[in-house]
Amino acid sequence: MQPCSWSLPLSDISTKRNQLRQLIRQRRQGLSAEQQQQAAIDLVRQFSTQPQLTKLQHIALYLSNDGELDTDPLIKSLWQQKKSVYLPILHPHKPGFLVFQQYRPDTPMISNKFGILEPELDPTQLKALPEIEMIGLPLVAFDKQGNRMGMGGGFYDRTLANAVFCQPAPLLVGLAHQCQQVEQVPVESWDVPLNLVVTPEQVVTPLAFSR
Ligand SMILES: Nc1nc2c(c(=O)[nH]1)N(C=O)[C@@H](CNc1ccc(C(=O)N[C@@H](CCC(=O)O)C(=O)O)cc1)CN2
Ligand SMILES: Nc1ncnc2c1ncn2[C@@H]1O[C@H](COP(=O)(O)OP(=O)(O)OP(=O)(O)O)[C@@H](O)[C@H]1O
Repeated sequence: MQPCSWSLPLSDISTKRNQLRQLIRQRRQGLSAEQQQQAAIDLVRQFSTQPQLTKLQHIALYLSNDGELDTDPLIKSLWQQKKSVYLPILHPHKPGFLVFQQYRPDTPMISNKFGILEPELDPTQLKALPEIEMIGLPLVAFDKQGNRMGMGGGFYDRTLANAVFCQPAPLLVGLAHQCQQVEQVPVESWDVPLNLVVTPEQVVTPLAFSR
Protein backbone atom coordinates (compact mmCIF):
# COMPACT_ATOMS: atom_id res chain seq x y z
CA MET A 1 0.00 0.00 0.00
CA GLN A 2 1.22 3.51 -0.84
CA PRO A 3 2.03 5.67 2.18
CA CYS A 4 0.09 8.89 2.44
CA SER A 5 2.86 11.11 1.09
CA TRP A 6 1.51 14.54 2.16
CA SER A 7 1.63 13.56 5.83
CA LEU A 8 5.33 12.61 5.73
CA PRO A 9 6.90 16.07 6.06
CA LEU A 10 4.84 16.86 9.15
CA SER A 11 5.72 13.66 10.99
CA ASP A 12 9.34 14.14 9.82
CA ILE A 13 9.56 17.47 11.62
CA SER A 14 8.05 16.17 14.82
CA THR A 15 10.34 13.12 14.81
CA LYS A 16 13.37 15.34 14.21
CA ARG A 17 12.30 17.66 17.03
CA ASN A 18 11.87 14.78 19.45
CA GLN A 19 15.26 13.29 18.56
CA LEU A 20 16.96 16.66 18.87
CA ARG A 21 15.18 17.35 22.17
CA GLN A 22 16.42 14.05 23.59
CA LEU A 23 19.99 14.62 22.38
CA ILE A 24 20.33 18.17 23.72
CA ARG A 25 18.64 17.33 27.03
CA GLN A 26 21.21 14.56 27.55
CA ARG A 27 23.98 16.99 26.62
CA ARG A 28 23.00 19.59 29.21
CA GLN A 29 22.20 16.97 31.88
CA GLY A 30 25.79 15.74 31.38
CA LEU A 31 27.33 19.04 32.54
CA SER A 32 29.09 18.72 35.90
CA ALA A 33 28.05 20.69 38.99
CA GLU A 34 31.22 22.80 38.57
CA GLN A 35 30.41 23.53 34.91
CA GLN A 36 26.86 24.49 35.90
CA GLN A 37 28.11 26.82 38.65
CA GLN A 38 30.61 28.51 36.36
CA ALA A 39 27.99 28.86 33.61
CA ALA A 40 25.57 30.55 36.02
CA ILE A 41 28.26 33.06 37.08
CA ASP A 42 29.22 33.71 33.45
CA LEU A 43 25.57 34.35 32.62
CA VAL A 44 25.51 37.23 35.14
CA ARG A 45 28.62 38.69 33.47
CA GLN A 46 27.19 38.36 29.95
CA PHE A 47 23.93 39.94 31.05
CA SER A 48 25.81 42.89 32.57
CA THR A 49 27.55 43.63 29.25
CA GLN A 50 24.23 44.34 27.49
CA PRO A 51 22.94 47.91 27.97
CA GLN A 52 19.61 46.94 26.36
CA LEU A 53 19.14 44.45 29.22
CA THR A 54 20.73 46.28 32.17
CA LYS A 55 18.42 49.28 31.64
CA LEU A 56 15.31 47.13 32.21
CA GLN A 57 13.36 47.08 35.51
CA HIS A 58 10.74 44.32 35.08
CA ILE A 59 12.33 40.99 34.17
CA ALA A 60 10.78 37.51 34.00
CA LEU A 61 13.07 34.51 34.42
CA TYR A 62 12.64 30.83 35.32
CA LEU A 63 14.00 28.51 38.01
CA SER A 64 16.17 25.89 36.39
CA ASN A 65 15.26 22.24 35.87
CA ASP A 66 16.65 19.31 33.85
CA GLY A 67 20.17 20.75 33.47
CA GLU A 68 18.98 24.16 32.26
CA LEU A 69 21.25 27.16 32.72
CA ASP A 70 20.93 28.09 36.42
CA THR A 71 19.39 31.52 36.87
CA ASP A 72 19.81 31.77 40.69
CA PRO A 73 22.90 34.03 40.66
CA LEU A 74 21.31 36.28 38.01
CA ILE A 75 18.11 36.59 40.06
CA LYS A 76 20.11 37.47 43.21
CA SER A 77 22.10 40.04 41.28
CA LEU A 78 18.88 41.61 39.91
CA TRP A 79 17.36 41.75 43.42
CA GLN A 80 20.50 43.51 44.65
CA GLN A 81 19.99 46.07 41.90
CA LYS A 82 16.39 46.56 43.10
CA LYS A 83 14.94 45.12 39.89
CA SER A 84 11.56 43.34 39.89
CA VAL A 85 11.80 39.65 39.01
CA TYR A 86 8.88 37.49 37.83
CA LEU A 87 8.52 33.72 37.42
CA PRO A 88 6.12 31.62 35.33
CA ILE A 89 3.24 29.79 37.02
CA LEU A 90 1.21 27.12 35.20
CA HIS A 91 -2.08 28.92 34.49
CA PRO A 92 -4.66 27.89 37.14
CA HIS A 93 -7.60 27.91 34.67
CA LYS A 94 -6.17 27.76 31.14
CA PRO A 95 -4.26 24.49 30.63
CA GLY A 96 -1.13 24.94 28.52
CA PHE A 97 -0.70 28.64 29.36
CA LEU A 98 1.52 30.50 31.84
CA VAL A 99 1.04 33.57 34.02
CA PHE A 100 3.89 35.58 35.51
CA GLN A 101 4.06 36.50 39.19
CA GLN A 102 6.54 38.62 41.13
CA TYR A 103 9.30 36.68 42.90
CA ARG A 104 10.90 38.13 46.04
CA PRO A 105 13.30 36.48 48.51
CA ASP A 106 10.37 35.75 50.87
CA THR A 107 7.80 34.59 48.27
CA PRO A 108 6.07 31.32 49.34
CA MET A 109 6.93 28.65 46.77
CA ILE A 110 5.30 25.39 45.74
CA SER A 111 6.32 22.57 43.43
CA ASN A 112 4.30 22.34 40.18
CA LYS A 113 3.31 19.11 38.41
CA PHE A 114 6.73 18.98 36.71
CA GLY A 115 8.55 19.31 40.06
CA ILE A 116 9.60 22.89 39.28
CA LEU A 117 9.28 25.47 42.07
CA GLU A 118 6.88 28.30 41.33
CA PRO A 119 5.43 31.13 43.45
CA GLU A 120 2.21 30.22 45.25
CA LEU A 121 -0.54 31.93 43.28
CA ASP A 122 -1.29 35.41 44.65
CA PRO A 123 -3.46 37.37 42.21
CA THR A 124 -2.22 40.68 43.66
CA GLN A 125 1.32 39.81 42.54
CA LEU A 126 0.55 38.83 38.93
CA LYS A 127 2.10 40.94 36.19
CA ALA A 128 0.50 41.44 32.76
CA LEU A 129 2.68 40.71 29.73
CA PRO A 130 2.81 44.30 28.39
CA GLU A 131 4.28 45.41 31.74
CA ILE A 132 7.09 42.87 31.61
CA GLU A 133 10.02 44.33 29.70
CA MET A 134 12.00 41.16 29.18
CA ILE A 135 11.21 37.46 29.41
CA GLY A 136 14.17 35.13 29.85
CA LEU A 137 13.00 31.83 28.34
CA PRO A 138 14.24 28.36 29.16
CA LEU A 139 14.86 26.28 26.06
CA VAL A 140 16.22 22.95 24.92
CA ALA A 141 17.74 24.00 21.58
CA PHE A 142 18.29 27.28 19.75
CA ASP A 143 19.94 28.44 16.54
CA LYS A 144 21.54 31.68 15.42
CA GLN A 145 18.34 32.72 13.63
CA GLY A 146 16.63 32.94 17.04
CA ASN A 147 14.52 29.82 16.65
CA ARG A 148 13.76 28.04 19.91
CA MET A 149 12.52 24.61 20.91
CA GLY A 150 11.46 23.89 24.50
CA MET A 151 10.48 20.88 26.59
CA GLY A 152 7.53 20.07 24.32
CA GLY A 153 4.61 21.46 26.33
CA GLY A 154 4.06 24.53 24.14
CA PHE A 155 3.60 26.69 27.28
CA TYR A 156 5.75 29.63 26.20
CA ASP A 157 4.62 29.42 22.56
CA ARG A 158 0.93 29.58 23.54
CA THR A 159 1.40 32.27 26.17
CA LEU A 160 3.55 34.49 23.96
CA ALA A 161 1.71 33.96 20.66
CA ASN A 162 0.05 37.37 20.99
CA ALA A 163 2.74 39.05 23.10
CA VAL A 164 4.58 40.19 19.96
CA PHE A 165 1.63 42.52 19.34
CA CYS A 166 1.87 44.12 22.82
CA GLN A 167 2.86 47.78 22.86
CA PRO A 168 5.58 47.68 24.02
CA ALA A 169 6.31 43.99 23.42
CA PRO A 170 8.47 42.19 25.98
CA LEU A 171 11.98 41.42 24.74
CA LEU A 172 12.22 37.63 24.36
CA VAL A 173 15.63 36.43 25.48
CA GLY A 174 16.57 32.75 25.37
CA LEU A 175 18.95 31.59 28.11
CA ALA A 176 20.99 28.48 27.40
CA HIS A 177 24.29 26.68 27.68
CA GLN A 178 26.49 27.02 24.62
CA CYS A 179 26.11 23.24 24.00
CA GLN A 180 22.40 23.83 23.28
CA GLN A 181 23.10 25.74 20.06
CA VAL A 182 22.32 23.76 16.89
CA GLU A 183 22.74 24.57 13.20
CA GLN A 184 19.00 24.74 12.53
CA VAL A 185 16.07 24.09 14.87
CA PRO A 186 13.32 22.26 12.93
CA VAL A 187 10.73 25.02 13.14
CA GLU A 188 6.97 24.65 13.55
CA SER A 189 4.47 27.34 12.55
CA TRP A 190 3.61 28.18 16.17
CA ASP A 191 7.21 28.65 17.39
CA VAL A 192 7.74 32.16 18.73
CA PRO A 193 11.20 33.42 17.69
CA LEU A 194 13.63 35.00 20.14
CA ASN A 195 15.01 38.53 19.98
CA LEU A 196 18.27 37.49 21.62
CA VAL A 197 19.97 34.43 23.09
CA VAL A 198 22.37 34.81 26.02
CA THR A 199 24.74 31.94 26.78
CA PRO A 200 27.59 31.99 29.32
CA GLU A 201 29.94 32.54 26.37
CA GLN A 202 28.17 34.89 23.98
CA VAL A 203 25.14 36.94 23.08
CA VAL A 204 23.50 35.80 19.87
CA THR A 205 21.59 38.51 18.04
CA PRO A 206 19.46 37.01 15.27
CA LEU A 207 19.87 39.04 12.07
CA ALA A 208 16.12 39.63 11.83
CA PHE A 209 16.21 41.53 15.13
CA SER A 210 19.54 43.40 15.08
CA ARG A 211 18.89 47.11 15.14
N1 LIG B 1 12.58 25.78 34.34
C1 LIG B 1 11.53 25.71 33.53
N2 LIG B 1 10.36 26.17 33.96
C2 LIG B 1 9.29 26.09 33.13
C3 LIG B 1 9.40 25.54 31.84
C4 LIG B 1 10.67 25.05 31.42
O1 LIG B 1 10.86 24.56 30.29
N3 LIG B 1 11.70 25.16 32.30
N4 LIG B 1 8.31 25.48 31.04
C5 LIG B 1 8.34 25.54 29.66
O2 LIG B 1 7.39 25.37 28.99
C6 LIG B 1 6.99 25.43 31.70
C7 LIG B 1 6.79 24.04 32.21
N5 LIG B 1 6.93 23.09 31.15
C8 LIG B 1 7.54 21.87 31.28
C9 LIG B 1 7.22 20.87 30.38
C10 LIG B 1 7.76 19.61 30.54
C11 LIG B 1 8.62 19.34 31.58
C12 LIG B 1 9.17 17.98 31.82
O3 LIG B 1 10.05 17.81 32.64
N6 LIG B 1 8.69 16.96 31.15
C13 LIG B 1 9.11 15.61 31.42
C14 LIG B 1 7.88 14.78 31.72
C15 LIG B 1 7.34 15.13 33.05
C16 LIG B 1 5.95 14.58 33.30
O4 LIG B 1 5.26 14.18 32.37
O5 LIG B 1 5.55 14.60 34.46
C17 LIG B 1 9.86 15.03 30.27
O6 LIG B 1 9.60 15.43 29.13
O7 LIG B 1 10.74 14.21 30.53
C18 LIG B 1 8.98 20.34 32.45
C19 LIG B 1 8.43 21.61 32.30
C20 LIG B 1 6.93 26.46 32.78
N7 LIG B 1 8.09 26.47 33.62
N1 LIG C 1 0.08 29.10 19.93
C1 LIG C 1 -0.32 27.84 20.10
N2 LIG C 1 -1.63 27.51 20.08
C2 LIG C 1 -2.04 26.25 20.24
N3 LIG C 1 -1.20 25.21 20.43
C3 LIG C 1 0.10 25.45 20.47
C4 LIG C 1 0.62 26.78 20.30
N4 LIG C 1 1.95 26.71 20.42
C5 LIG C 1 2.26 25.41 20.63
N5 LIG C 1 1.16 24.65 20.66
C6 LIG C 1 1.10 23.18 20.82
O1 LIG C 1 1.97 22.78 21.87
C7 LIG C 1 2.60 21.54 21.56
C8 LIG C 1 4.07 21.59 21.89
O2 LIG C 1 4.73 22.57 21.10
P1 LIG C 1 6.31 22.64 21.02
O3 LIG C 1 6.88 21.28 20.83
O4 LIG C 1 6.71 23.70 20.04
O5 LIG C 1 6.64 23.15 22.50
P2 LIG C 1 7.98 23.72 23.07
O6 LIG C 1 8.47 24.95 22.37
O7 LIG C 1 8.96 22.61 23.07
O8 LIG C 1 7.50 24.05 24.56
P3 LIG C 1 7.56 25.39 25.46
O9 LIG C 1 7.09 26.55 24.63
O10 LIG C 1 6.61 25.07 26.57
O11 LIG C 1 8.94 25.52 25.92
C9 LIG C 1 2.34 21.28 20.08
O12 LIG C 1 1.52 20.16 19.99
C10 LIG C 1 1.63 22.50 19.57
O13 LIG C 1 0.60 22.16 18.71
